[in-house]
Amino acid sequence: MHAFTFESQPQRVLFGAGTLHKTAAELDAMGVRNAIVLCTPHQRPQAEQVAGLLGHRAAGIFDAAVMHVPIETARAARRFAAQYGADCAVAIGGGSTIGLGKAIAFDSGLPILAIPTTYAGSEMTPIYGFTEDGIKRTGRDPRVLPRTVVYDPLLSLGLPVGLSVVSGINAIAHAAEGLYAPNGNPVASLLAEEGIAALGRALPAIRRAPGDLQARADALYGTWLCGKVLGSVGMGLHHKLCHTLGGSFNLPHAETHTIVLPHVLAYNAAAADGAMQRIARALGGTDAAQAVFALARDNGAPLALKDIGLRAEDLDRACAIAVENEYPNPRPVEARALRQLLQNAYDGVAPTT
Ligand SMILES: NC(=O)c1ccc[n+]([C@@H]2O[C@H](COP(=O)([O-])OP(=O)(O)OC[C@H]3O[C@@H](n4cnc5c(N)ncnc54)[C@H](O)[C@@H]3O)[C@@H](O)[C@H]2O)c1
Ligand SMILES: O=C(O)CCC(=O)CC(=O)O
Repeated sequence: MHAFTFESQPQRVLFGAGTLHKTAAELDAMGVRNAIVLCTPHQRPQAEQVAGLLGHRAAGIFDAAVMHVPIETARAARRFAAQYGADCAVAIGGGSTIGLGKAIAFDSGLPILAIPTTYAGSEMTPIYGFTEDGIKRTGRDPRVLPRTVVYDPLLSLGLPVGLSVVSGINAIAHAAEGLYAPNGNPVASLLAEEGIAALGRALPAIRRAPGDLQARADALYGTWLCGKVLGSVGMGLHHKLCHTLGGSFNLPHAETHTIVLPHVLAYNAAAADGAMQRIARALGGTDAAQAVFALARDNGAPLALKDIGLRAEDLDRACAIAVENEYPNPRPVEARALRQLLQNAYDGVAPTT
């Protein structure tokens, strides 16, 4: 075993059906008196339910979270928090809402209590992202790591099947890249393999029966583990490519991850054999890229970037933006090969090495 560093990140996690009802007690334990509740416009009813449970601890609801955290939305949320004298941000929703909480915390150090309702995994990471002037920038800061996370599978029962599948594959991407990250370690790899396996079981079960509470719990458990991997080790070509496609072309986040991941795994296959074997094993397959592609295809996910809003004329610019900055990846990022990868993802063909 090679030498490695493992850093524990302080978080309190409540897991299980009905744990939402413990949120007020959690805020009391944190000494919070004046929390704002964050959500998307679509999830306003869930935010109102949370505010009701918080009673006098809830100062107001900010319901304008959107994907990729545009800097203007981040500024509006920061003003809202200051105006209400908030001492905590309670984020109920997916990565967009938790990302908005992070935008406030990054600026003010406000603690976050996250109540995830998708499988994006942002609640487990000290990673933030903002989009400004068409470019998405990400970074790490311990201040944005949610202090407490409430995983209540009852809240994801209403997550549509299509979104559940792509969101779960977004989580799998975190673990997959963690398995070949240069700062990876045996502990993160254990979490990654277990997380991928849990999601690999849960997503087909959710597709068969969206109201299957056990499958929803499995998916959240997998999300937790995969998110933890992203939060503790690095990311590579796959995440950077998805940030380019999301931030500069406004493609939907989880769908983009789902389409791109098999192609990046094929690109990296020869340079990260051990990681590929673990991904394939977790999904019960023999080839990592094909197993992820099959998970998406067999569960009705989109397979082609052209079907989620990318235009053929965007491919060259996407490739140019993605090669602009250097980032760790097991196989060097080379423009011509990357352009072919993007073409394959655009067309929706099966991944090729
Ligand atoms: N910083 C990180 O570590 C990290 C990790 C993963 C994703 N992200 C970010 O998160 C964002 C994407 O998050 P996402 O994929 O979770 O999507 P999202 O948060 O945008 O949610 C997608 C849609 O689903 C709705 N929704 C969420 N939960 C629901 C539920 N249970 N029932 C019904 N509708 C529900 C939302 O209101 C929204 O309209 C991106 O901006 C991405 O960059 C960040
Ligand atoms: O937008 C962010 O907050 C960063 C997103 C991230 O690193 C994980 C992902 O792309 O799913």
